[in-house]
Amino acid sequence: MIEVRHLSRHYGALKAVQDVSFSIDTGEIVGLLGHNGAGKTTIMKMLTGYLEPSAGTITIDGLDIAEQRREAQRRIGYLPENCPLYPEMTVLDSLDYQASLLGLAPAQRPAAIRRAVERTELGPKATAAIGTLSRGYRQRVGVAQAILHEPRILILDEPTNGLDPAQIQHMRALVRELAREATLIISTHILQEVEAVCGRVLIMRGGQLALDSRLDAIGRRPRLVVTLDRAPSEALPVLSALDGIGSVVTLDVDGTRRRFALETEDAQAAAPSVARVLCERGWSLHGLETERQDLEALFGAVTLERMEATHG
Ligand SMILES: Nc1ncnc2c1ncn2[C@@H]1O[C@H](COP(=O)(O)OP(=O)(O)OP(=O)(O)O)[C@@H](O)[C@H]1O
Repeated sequence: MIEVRHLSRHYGALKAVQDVSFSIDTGEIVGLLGHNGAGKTTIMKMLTGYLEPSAGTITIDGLDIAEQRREAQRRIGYLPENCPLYPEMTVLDSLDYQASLLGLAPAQRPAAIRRAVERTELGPKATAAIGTLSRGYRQRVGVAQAILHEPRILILDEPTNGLDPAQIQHMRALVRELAREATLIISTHILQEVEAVCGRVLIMRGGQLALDSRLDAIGRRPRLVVTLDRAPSEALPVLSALDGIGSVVTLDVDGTRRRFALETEDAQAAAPSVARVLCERGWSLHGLETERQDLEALFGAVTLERMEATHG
């Protein structure tokens, strides 16, 4: 269980993280999503006890990271962004070195290393020098290092960054496998990453938490999208007055055409009557479709809000 309360971190005048609160239950896989510079890495460094917050608290299984840092850190495995590794070391030597840094007793190390190598499928490269490995394998070494002490919480910063499609597939499979035994937080700016492996998403925007939602709650309510050659001032009152339609928003403009999104309980069921009413008014219907309010749409909306807030 991770509890984050009113967490902030400033770098001089820059507010990298501002008043962020969330809690994560045991066994969850949570995606921390946001554009570059949104504050993801800063949050992860604070969660892992490597960076002190300017304000706020973090507890890991009830341990306050400020007061019981070492004990809290023992429960956490961390794959930093661009995980630093010694290129001249072999995979096994690197894991042995990390095991010593983690404080594993010498007698425990061989079994811990064997298990980490098995789980990350590094066996064929165990005696290879890290400098000779592909980026995909180097990331696996980073993950193996992070799981040596069998942490109950794993924090992975951009685990698929720079990997090719086959390596990405492998890393996602590995993440799912790791999630069977640990709570996972994965930072990424790739939407598909979150959709592929996470059950919940936290979207960061300019240092603030813009959205905290389960993925199955996103997309539960599809919208009906209507394309018309009418101005919003003319279309909005008519669309809003339609039976069974809640709020209506203007999405975008393409020449003289505009797309409007209609909130409704059942978009598919509402489509025929919406088409009929609009045709009866003599309006040309250039498009009528149901749109899943998926993560991409949501992320776009959150980003747009930020741009509107920034640019007035
Ligand atoms: N040590 C530092 N000193 C000054 N500013 C920093 C420092 N580390 C991060 N920042 C700034 O804080 C903000 C948040 O950075 P952070 O690395 O947490 O974002 P991020 O969401 O992880 O981005 P990315 O996806 O690019 O890694 C950025 O504006 C960044 O430039």
